[in-house]
Amino acid sequence: MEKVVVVTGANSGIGLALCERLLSSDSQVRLCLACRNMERAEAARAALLTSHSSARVDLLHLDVGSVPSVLGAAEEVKTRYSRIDFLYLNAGIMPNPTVDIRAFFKGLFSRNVINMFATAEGLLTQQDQLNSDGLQEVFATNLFGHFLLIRELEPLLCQPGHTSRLVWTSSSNARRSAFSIEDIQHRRGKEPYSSSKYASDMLSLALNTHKNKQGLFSSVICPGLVMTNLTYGILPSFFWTLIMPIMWLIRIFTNTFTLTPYAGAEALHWMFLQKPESLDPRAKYHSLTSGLGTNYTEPRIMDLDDEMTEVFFSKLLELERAVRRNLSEKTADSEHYQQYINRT
Ligand SMILES: NC(=O)C1=CN([C@@H]2O[C@H](COP(=O)(O)OP(=O)(O)OC[C@H]3O[C@@H](n4cnc5c(N)ncnc54)[C@H](OP(=O)(O)O)[C@@H]3O)[C@@H](O)[C@H]2O)C=CC1
Ligand SMILES: CC(C)CCC[C@@H](C)[C@H]1CC[C@H]2C3=CC[C@H]4[C@H](C)C(=O)CC[C@]4(C)[C@H]3CC[C@]12C
Repeated sequence: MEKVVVVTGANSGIGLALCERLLSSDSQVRLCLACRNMERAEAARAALLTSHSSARVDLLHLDVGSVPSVLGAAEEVKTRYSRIDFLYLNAGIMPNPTVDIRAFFKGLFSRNVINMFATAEGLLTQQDQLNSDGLQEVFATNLFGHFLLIRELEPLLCQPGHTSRLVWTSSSNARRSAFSIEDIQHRRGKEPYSSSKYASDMLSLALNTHKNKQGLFSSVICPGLVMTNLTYGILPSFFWTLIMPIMWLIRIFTNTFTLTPYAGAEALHWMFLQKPESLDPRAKYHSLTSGLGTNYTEPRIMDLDDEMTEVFFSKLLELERAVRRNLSEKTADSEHYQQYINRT
């Protein structure tokens, strides 16, 4: 039977590598590439069809960082498909990153060096901004847009007698100390990326608590450190060229340096092959690469607090109501405006 797989942020990096791997391993897959830039989406589709000429690859316009776009895309999905088997919540951004060079060199000569390379703890900050919906951009893109998409697609995701799966591309950079339940959008801090990824870990757990009975299962993965547009954006390109041999050397000593999008997509692809009942809702599944270059997936228990997770879930539902109210007021305003224009 055909398996409908929707992937957000599918036009490059880990998302595109996942699509390639899914098509190579299962001829029943019907892919839907959900992307904000249709030119790049077309290019990704063309690349996939070059190696899999008979594959079914659909495109969907989705800017996950914009509420109206998410609502429009969800409507489109509901007209196209009767159910969704897998929804990969993969699109993500890390805008205006800064590396703390002093902390890097300090960490380099400390016992924490492996952990520093694996998680970038204490190394990275970002500058966030408000988007057109009045939300913090990183929170809106990495988390809230995906949450709204899930909420909108519940009729396709929660069907009697059928199991649907959500897979979040989280990160080992997700840290509880970067997240504040009083400031879920991370308006005041300097680590919006880490905060948004920790938020996705909590949301996945909450979705399992609330939706497993309806046949919806959620998992989180970390792709490891992968060289993609996101990572290339962190340092000037000449710098990456300089340190690239060192990165490949480090790969021998730490299994979290997956480096290629193919290897980074390991856990995402592995998820596709697992029965949901066999997965631990409190674990993050890591793509890892051994010194000899073998890719594998390993679970690690996440640092989650049940009470905070539930409060966070309620806050998201509250924010969803506020955002919808705001949107309908805006629509009503523009209707009044249109009526006024028509009268004059
Ligand atoms: N690379 C790494 O080392 C790691 C990456 N990750 C996560 O992996 C995921 C994929 O990133 P990666 O492949 O590395 O980087 P890429 O930048 O290659 O991929 C990110 C994808 O997300 C898309 N995207 C960004 N913003 C939006 C938006 N508003 N609406 C729709 N799509 C959007 C991008 O589209 P466009 O081309 O239009 O920008 C792109 O297709 C992210 O969630 C990232 O946080 C996690 C841990 C490590
Ligand atoms: C100052 C230079 C000499 C060297 C700087 C190296 C850093 C730019 C990188 C070292 C560790 C890297 C990262 C680790 C974890 C990744 C995480 C899992 C993720 O989600 C996104 C990318 C990472 C934060 C990544 C980014 C580059 C490093 C900080």
